[in-house]
Amino acid sequence: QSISPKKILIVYLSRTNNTKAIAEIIQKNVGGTLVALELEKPYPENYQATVQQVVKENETGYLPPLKTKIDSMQNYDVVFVGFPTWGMQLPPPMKSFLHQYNLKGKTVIPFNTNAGYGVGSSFQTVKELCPGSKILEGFEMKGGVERDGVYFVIKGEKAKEAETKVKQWLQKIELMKETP
Ligand SMILES: Cc1cc2nc3c(=O)[nH]c(=O)nc-3n(C[C@H](O)[C@H](O)[C@H](O)COP(=O)(O)O)c2cc1C
Repeated sequence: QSISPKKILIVYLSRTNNTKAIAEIIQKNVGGTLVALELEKPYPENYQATVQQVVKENETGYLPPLKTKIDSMQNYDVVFVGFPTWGMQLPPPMKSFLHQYNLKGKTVIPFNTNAGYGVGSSFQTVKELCPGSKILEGFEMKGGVERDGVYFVIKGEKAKEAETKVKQWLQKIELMKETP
């Protein structure tokens, strides 16, 4: 594929850096601009407090305001969106992002890490929030299990495994910079 890296945006939400590690592997292989989603008001440090806050936000449909601003969204043709699974759903900050920016006409590609329970409804919600976009097959793998005190795991052998899996996926969706 010959998509200019200038036209690729990689936006990710990450609390304990697992999804960030996947975002970095993607950038290494396809290029593009890497952007971390940050909130005006960050979630609590405490895991249980965060879980509770997210449950409430999901119930009420609250969209937390983003500190991150994307300049010139019109310049991007491909937008990777990365996030952990939270409460088996798309995390509220990514809902905010997809509500705030119109990705109509662009290719949108989700990627995810989770505690082993999968993506839940998150990929489906990305589809629903990007009605005018072309959505490609997403990527998911097991990351941390914050509930059990397991934080960043995409290092050592697991980082190699992640790199192999991400590359296979990028080839499958035909986004690798060059096919080997
Ligand atoms: C508030 C919250 C809710 C979570 N809910 C789920 C869940 O429903 N299912 C799951 O598999 N993992 C869940 N997790 C675990 C994360 O998805 C997992 O640790 C992921 O790798 C974290 O990514 P990060 O390091 O990029 O933040 C949750 C984590 C947090 C902080």
